[in-house]
Amino acid sequence: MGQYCDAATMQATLDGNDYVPVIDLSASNSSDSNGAAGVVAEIGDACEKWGVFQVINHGVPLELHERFELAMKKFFAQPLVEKRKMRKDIDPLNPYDYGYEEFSKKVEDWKEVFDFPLEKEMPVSCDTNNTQTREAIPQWPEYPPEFREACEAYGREMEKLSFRLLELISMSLGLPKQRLHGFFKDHTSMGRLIHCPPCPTPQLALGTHAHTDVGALTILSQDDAGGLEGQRTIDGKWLPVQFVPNAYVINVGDMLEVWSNKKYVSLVHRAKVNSERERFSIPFFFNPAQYVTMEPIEELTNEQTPAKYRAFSWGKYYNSRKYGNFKNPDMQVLRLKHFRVFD
Ligand SMILES: O=C(O)CCC(=O)C(=O)O
Ligand SMILES: [Fe+2]
Repeated sequence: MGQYCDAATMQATLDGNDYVPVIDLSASNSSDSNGAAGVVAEIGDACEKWGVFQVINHGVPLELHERFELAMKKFFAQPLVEKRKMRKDIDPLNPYDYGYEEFSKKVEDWKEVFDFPLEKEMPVSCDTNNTQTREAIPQWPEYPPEFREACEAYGREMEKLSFRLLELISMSLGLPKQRLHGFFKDHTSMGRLIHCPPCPTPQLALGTHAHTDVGALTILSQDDAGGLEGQRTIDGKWLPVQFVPNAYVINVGDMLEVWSNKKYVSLVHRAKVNSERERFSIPFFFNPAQYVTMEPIEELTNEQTPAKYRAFSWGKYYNSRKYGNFKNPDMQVLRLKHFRVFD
């Protein structure tokens, strides 16, 4: 994940209160229950006030991460003609290949992406009302030869870390450790490799336009080119997510907002580009099973705090966000506000 560079040094001039919280996960493993309780409290605080935090000592082996990053860079360094062989729009139902991804924001981002699956099932249709699934048949590039294995190994580490974070987050909401696990039995998670080439007019473009992530949480690895920014929950202030070596950035996603009955709010975030250098970013989206019905967790609602969302289908929500893009302008893109209960 590289060393500090100018972008990070610039970020270091931020007011200390504007640093995205960095949480050391090693204490959550310890037999010392005070250590674990401390981590749970830090995570709860960060989810509530920020919607984003970074984790260090997360248990993902550094060599595995570095091997994966190298394979990604080799893939993106190929001529466009090679990468285009993997294009998404050859098969609109195959969500796991090379393309440029705007993910329902209906604008183009300054980037190229490669999506890789962890999910075993995928939608059978672009029709939002059809939430049936079929077995996912991912496409993998031939070059570099280690690419597939590196992505799969990384995906498995991300899955492990996601479940660990899910437990800590459940506890931070006062729920049993495994209360949210059932929603992820056949989870539809995926990884995304992002490459933003240097941009001649960075003031006119974004690597990723402002959006929230649809799933439960996102684990993102950014490089030292920086550029990632989040809108802090507590005051709506846009802040850079400072680069921390060997850390992962964790975003609260839409589904956590619903389950927590809006105690935690999905993070609005974006990424800037710059004219001097390329940037790489690797989000991993931890998504529930396609058939899950989304609604606030019963134990977190009562007469004083009634449910803030009506029940809806995750599969339908996901399909609309995945396929309601700028090539499908007539397709309705579902947002959380469509399910909000206003009093
Ligand atoms: O470009 C980035 O670093 C942000 C990526 C992102 O937020 C996403 O793909 O959902
Ligand atoms: Fe995102």
